[in-house]
Amino acid sequence: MPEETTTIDYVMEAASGPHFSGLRLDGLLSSPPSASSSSPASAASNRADPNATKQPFVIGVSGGTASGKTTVCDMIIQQLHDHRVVLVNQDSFYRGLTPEESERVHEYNFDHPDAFDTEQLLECVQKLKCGQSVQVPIYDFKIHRRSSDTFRQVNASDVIILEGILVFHDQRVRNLMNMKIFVDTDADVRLARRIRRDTVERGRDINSVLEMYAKFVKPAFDDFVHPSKKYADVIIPRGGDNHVAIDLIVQHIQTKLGQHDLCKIYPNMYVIQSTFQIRGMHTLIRDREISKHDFVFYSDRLIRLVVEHGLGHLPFTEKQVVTPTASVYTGVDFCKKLCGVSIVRR
Ligand SMILES: Nc1ncnc2c1ncn2[C@@H]1O[C@H](COP(=O)(O)OP(=O)(O)O)[C@@H](O)[C@H]1O
Ligand SMILES: Nc1ccn([C@@H]2O[C@H](COP(=O)(O)O)[C@@H](O)[C@H]2O)c(=O)n1
Repeated sequence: MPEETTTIDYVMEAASGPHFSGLRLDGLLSSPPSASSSSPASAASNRADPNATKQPFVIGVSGGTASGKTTVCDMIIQQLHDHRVVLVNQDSFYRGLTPEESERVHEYNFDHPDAFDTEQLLECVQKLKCGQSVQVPIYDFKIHRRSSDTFRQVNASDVIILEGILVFHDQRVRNLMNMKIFVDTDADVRLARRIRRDTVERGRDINSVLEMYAKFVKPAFDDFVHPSKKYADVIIPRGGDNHVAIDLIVQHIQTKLGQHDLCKIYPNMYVIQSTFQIRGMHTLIRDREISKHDFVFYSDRLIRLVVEHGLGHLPFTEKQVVTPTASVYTGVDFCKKLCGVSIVRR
């Protein structure tokens, strides 16, 4: 077999093993929705069951307007960079307005549950849960309308985050979630942020923001958003400022994703800490457009990283050396009679 093919096989094998971005979690992500997901029985079912079908972990993130939902989601996504995570915004499913509604847009209540096409949202999350890709509409807050011809393609993932003011309102949507988070930020802080955001990013003037807030946003918060807080598994006070809460949530998600379970099954397994550089190289070698030269180059770099990490786990003995400045340095030396075996699978 030509040497090049051997390298490719080896890299692909390494990439589908425990190395992060190629981590195969088949059978580990089948936890049922949150009503039972924290029970010992479901914890047991999260362990490697070869017959279980892989299902993404669905997280709902709700809270009042400008509470920091998107910010919290971004922080969770950043910390889960070892996994495939997608964010779906409920805002994308705002209904289009009729010509009459458009003419009197200031009288339209965008904070009422009926403002959303919940059937379409439901279908979208159900498909993602089954591992299918979906086309998510793109909503423009400036013109109160979806783009008619462009969509965002959202692919199957390990984690789906569904974010929006009313994602806990409909029971069918709630039932799809494995974990529900409510971002709880004081109303005055939210109003201040909303004024700034809507004037800077959404093309509004202060008067219209305040008018809309008093007429629709606050009443709808009291009638629909706040009552849905009771469905939350976790409430995060102060949103994105609450790093402790976000760390704990990420830890929980990682446990549910089975990373720790893998280490329990193979106690001597060491999982290399992923970085964006490593993830970038994994992306490159998976790209069908990559040149042969680059494939070999980045594969070799990844292999080298594995070998270097492996060397760090070999047995050593203490060794003292004398430096050129005649001081004694106490270091280590690899044990004698070590034998490295490179296993190549065809
Ligand atoms: N902890 C924070 N401190 C300061 N500004 C924040 C904080 N969290 C969010 N913001 C700002 O407030 C606005 C709304 O935040 P965002 O996360 O988009 O809220 P939501 O998704 O709930 O509407 C944004 O302009 C964001 O930059
Ligand atoms: N055309 C629209 C549609 C919705 N809104 C407001 O957006 C808020 C929800 O988005 P957040 O990012 O704040 O969660 C909601 O309170 C609507 O009032 C809008 O201003 N214009």
